[in-house]
Amino acid sequence: MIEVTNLTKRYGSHVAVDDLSFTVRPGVVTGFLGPNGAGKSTTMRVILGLDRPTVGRALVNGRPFEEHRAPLREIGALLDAKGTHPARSARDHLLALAATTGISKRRVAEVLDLVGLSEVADRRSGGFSLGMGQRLGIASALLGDPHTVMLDEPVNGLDPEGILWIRKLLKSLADEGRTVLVSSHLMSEMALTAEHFIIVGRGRLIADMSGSELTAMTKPSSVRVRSPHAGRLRDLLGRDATDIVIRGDDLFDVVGMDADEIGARAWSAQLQLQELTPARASLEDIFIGLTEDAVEYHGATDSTNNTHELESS
Ligand SMILES: Nc1ncnc2c1ncn2[C@@H]1O[C@H](COP(=O)(O)OP(=O)(O)OP(=O)(O)O)[C@@H](O)[C@H]1O
Repeated sequence: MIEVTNLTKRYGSHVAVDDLSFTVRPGVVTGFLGPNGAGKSTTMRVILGLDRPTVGRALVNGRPFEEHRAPLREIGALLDAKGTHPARSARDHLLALAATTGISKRRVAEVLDLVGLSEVADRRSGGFSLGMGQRLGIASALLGDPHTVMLDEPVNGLDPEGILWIRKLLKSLADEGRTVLVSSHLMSEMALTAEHFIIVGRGRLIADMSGSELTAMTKPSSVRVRSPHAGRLRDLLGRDATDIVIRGDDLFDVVGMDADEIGARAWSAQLQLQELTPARASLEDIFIGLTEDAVEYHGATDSTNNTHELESS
């Protein structure tokens, strides 16, 4: 379990984390979400005792990180995948880490196997691809068989196979009853990976809820209608629908009437339909809506295209 209470972190006059409180519970993958610069890494560094809070505190399994006698057995973390010595092999890197914390050589072989690096374990890690580096970072995090696992942007730069692998690994760790906190600014990826979400923007808490609670927050869904008789259909439906939004000559969205009802009315009026599609806000749309005002730097893309990433500068 991770408990963050009234955490504030200032760098000079800049407030990176602003009175943030949340609890990460075992058994589910918790996504830590927010645009670039929202304060996720800073919060994670405080949790790991790498940064001191200005105000507030962070506890790992009931205690500050530095008060644990064997911290690697409490929490395993991946903050910077490039944190290994490039001349060292993956195996030597893990053996050195294991030696300083009383972890067996057998466990090193186990985690190499778990992350799929056994075959390249004796190569210099400096020659590793980004994905292999991420796997090694995750192996280091899991070395102490910790009850709590915290990964900062683990899917950054990974190919689809690597992303799928991390997604499955996180789910299996949570299914074993571990506490799993994973940060990302890739909203679409988190929607697929996590069940619970802590969303931050400009250092502040925006939401702390499950995926279903987030979905329940959405506005009434609309139904997209395409018809060669769009004008007549709009007149017909407009009397009872909450709203009708024209999208094109033959295309419009209906709010406040479900697809069955629209279909039935079009049928009785003998008006042909070419499309009838209920639209529901995706988790990704909800994330983007919630964090819109907290994005420090907007890129040239907008949230209506398929760029599933909040842009920074
Ligand atoms: N050591 C530091 N000194 C000064 N400012 C910092 C420092 N570390 C972080 N910041 C600032 O604090 C804010 C939060 O940064 P942080 O890296 O925690 O955000 P993040 O949510 O992890 O972003 P990203 O997704 O880009 O990693 C940013 O505005 C950042 O510029």
